[in-house]
Amino acid sequence: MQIVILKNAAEVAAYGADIFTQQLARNPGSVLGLATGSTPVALYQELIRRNQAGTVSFSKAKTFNLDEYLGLNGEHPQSYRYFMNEQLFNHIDINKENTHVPPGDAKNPIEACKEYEARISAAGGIDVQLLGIGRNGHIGFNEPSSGLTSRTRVKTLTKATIDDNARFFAADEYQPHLSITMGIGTILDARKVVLLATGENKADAVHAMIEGPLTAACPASALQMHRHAVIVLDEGAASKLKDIEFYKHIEAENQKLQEYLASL
Ligand SMILES: N[C@@H]1[C@@H](O)[C@H](O)[C@@H](COP(=O)(O)O)O[C@@H]1O
Repeated sequence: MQIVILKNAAEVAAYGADIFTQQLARNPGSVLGLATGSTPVALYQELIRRNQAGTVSFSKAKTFNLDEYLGLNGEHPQSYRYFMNEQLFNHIDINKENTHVPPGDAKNPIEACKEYEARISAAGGIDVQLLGIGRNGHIGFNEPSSGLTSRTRVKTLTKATIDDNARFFAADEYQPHLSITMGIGTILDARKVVLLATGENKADAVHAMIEGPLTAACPASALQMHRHAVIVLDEGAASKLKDIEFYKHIEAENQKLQEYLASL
């Protein structure tokens, strides 16, 4: 795992935006894995700004989102399809037909999960997958106890996740308890994974993900098995890491190595 510790959420967003900008510069037809939640919003705003300034283009890109609430269609304001349109797709030069979010209104959700996997494969797999982390260590909607090699499937949400996400729903509004989510195995298949976490309320989950054992009790710990996982944290999210000075030292050495390689 590459662990990058930055001062604040704005720096985390800019760092994440740089990764996507560089990926699209290298390959304009990249397949991007995207995420919802409040954490990636600042990154999306930065990508919109860069797209409108002409420094990055999504015109040939394809996207696959991690997850969706089961029971909400894309017009529902709390659906993740709606979120992605509002927060990113409506403001950039992407062809909406190239954007994919699991269908929350699928008649047969089990078949829809298989189709989603098939679409990812047909696109050639995901080049860069963006992730947030839940306070209980979930990635996508892979809640604790999720199989570490799981594929896209229907998952039941924990009470903790339902409570955490209740802030997005009105008091009398129906809040789904089920989701369709890429599996942990699906996520691990991405060629690169970038997880962003900001704020002290993520510090326990971040500690478990990086310094705890590989365990289904903390689904994000599966990233310990990934060949190219970049964990981008602000000081708050990093505050419970035991070896924080070592991680900062490694990153400084890594920077020097990159500068040397660029000078060759
Ligand atoms: N399914 C999403 C996750 O993909 C996201 O990482 C998590 C954290 O969200 P936030 O960034 O708002 O803390 O929330 C939801 O449960």
